[in-house]
Amino acid sequence: MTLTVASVMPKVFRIDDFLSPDNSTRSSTNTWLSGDTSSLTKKIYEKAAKLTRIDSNLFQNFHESSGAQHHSIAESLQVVRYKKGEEYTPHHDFVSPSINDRYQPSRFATLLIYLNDVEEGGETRFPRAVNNYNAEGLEIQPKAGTAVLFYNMLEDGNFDDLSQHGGNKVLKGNKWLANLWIWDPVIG
Ligand SMILES: O=C(O)CCC(=O)C(=O)O
Ligand SMILES: [Fe+2]
Repeated sequence: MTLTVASVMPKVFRIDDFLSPDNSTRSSTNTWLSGDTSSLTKKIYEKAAKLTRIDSNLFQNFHESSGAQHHSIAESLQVVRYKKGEEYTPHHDFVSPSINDRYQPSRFATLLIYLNDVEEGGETRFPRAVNNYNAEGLEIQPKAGTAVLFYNMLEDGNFDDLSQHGGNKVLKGNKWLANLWIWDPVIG
């Protein structure tokens, strides 16, 4: 796996070869959805642990049911499909923890895995990303097998406002992706 820095503020990385071509063709996506869930998801969780250098034991004990359940530091994979004309307006992935929980756990990082090539549109956009050259934000083109890793929290434990992102409107074709949300490896 090769990690490319896409942005420093917020911290966004692109991994072009996250899934091998075999797993990232459209027919494999269909296979996955029709029930081959456990072997592929297992592999994705293992790769996520390797990529983030977080102990893979912390990713275990996930169960198969869908929905955003917090059962280890990793949530269940959320598979998303956008049809032509659909989008996800800019938002943050972190969730505000209960004020009564002194550990204030939240979504620490997001691993987003593109499952197909989008014919037109559907870029993942970070409108607040800044760099030396412009203030136009960052856009990442969806490509089958490519993953994007970004951090919703800063090193000091505060939320990173610059991690705001969204999915541009799909102009042609469909867009499939999987979200893997990773919680703080220390406090959960
Ligand atoms: O569609 C995208 O590229 C981003 C998806 C996203 O941000 C989310 O599902 O939370
Ligand atoms: Fe998001």
